[in-house]
Amino acid sequence: MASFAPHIYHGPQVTKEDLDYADLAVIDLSKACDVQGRAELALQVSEAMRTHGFLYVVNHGYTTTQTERMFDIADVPFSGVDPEEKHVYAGRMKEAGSYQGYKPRQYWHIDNGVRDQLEHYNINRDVTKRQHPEAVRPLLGEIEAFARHTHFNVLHPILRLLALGLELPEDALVNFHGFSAVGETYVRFMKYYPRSQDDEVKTNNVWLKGHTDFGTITVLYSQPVAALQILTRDGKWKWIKHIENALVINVGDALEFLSGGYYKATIHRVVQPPSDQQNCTRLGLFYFCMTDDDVKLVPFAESPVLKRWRPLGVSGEGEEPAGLAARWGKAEKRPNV
Ligand SMILES: O=C(O)CCC(=O)C(=O)O
Ligand SMILES: [Fe+2]
Repeated sequence: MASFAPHIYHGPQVTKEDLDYADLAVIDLSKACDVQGRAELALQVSEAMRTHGFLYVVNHGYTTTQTERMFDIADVPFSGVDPEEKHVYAGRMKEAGSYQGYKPRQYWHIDNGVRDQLEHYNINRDVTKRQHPEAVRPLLGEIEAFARHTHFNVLHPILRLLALGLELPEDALVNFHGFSAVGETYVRFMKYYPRSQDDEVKTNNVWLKGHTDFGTITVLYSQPVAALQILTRDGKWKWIKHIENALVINVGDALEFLSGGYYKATIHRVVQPPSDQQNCTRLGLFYFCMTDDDVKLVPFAESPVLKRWRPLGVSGEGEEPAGLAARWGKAEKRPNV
């Protein structure tokens, strides 16, 4: 059996460059434990998700050491598995739309004949759904615990705050995101590799094109290499700043549908890091959240907030066919921005 010698993840140094950062709200999730705290946080979350569509979460219950351990684990599918074995566990995103297994490097076209230089390894939160490379197998228990933590201690609390922001019963969105239900919510490990100067020029330094995520929310564990940018409402690209042991959470298309456009899926992209980080690989740790497969992606017509917001009607009827969540998740959606 493959062994995995634990080491503490020493990510690259935080950039010293003075970048134009987005000014995002920081949500202290430890305050969500009582009704009063949740009411206050719901106002902040709602405001953040209507303006930037992105926010930070701190005090989510994982220690820095636990997060570092997960970054160590996140690197294993890339540095601990040889190319032949990666091929065996390749995902079939384009054919089946399934986000499980490897997305190999150079899978997507970026611009002017240049292809991407990033790998994913995607694992459904039910880690037994597929087989995994030998080096990953001893880590599945920890990966599942990580999925559970993010699901119950991050996703569900945030969904409660988003539901409160619509003046809905607290569990209105939680009920659409069962951990054991049939659905696509998954863990993603991601690794970006530095590119040639020629590729940088031909793509105008874009590593991953502007897009919105297709799920309800995406949870990104903050890491030190600056490269993620969001497109603000006034049309400017702003950088996301690294905050140690924080999470960056954003709205995806499915939540935009469910809220009738009240919460906005924000376009974001990944670009070449600043000069003091340009030789670094960039490791990502994510939890991509979708509704259960049987959820109909129609707006909550009963939300008093939506009624007031759009008095002429968020009808909630006949707008999206049943099961769209499942099929939507199978579309490869990377608009050209
Ligand atoms: O690597 C990042 O920071 C963001 C990646 C991303 O937007 C995605 O995988 O959808
Ligand atoms: Fe994204």
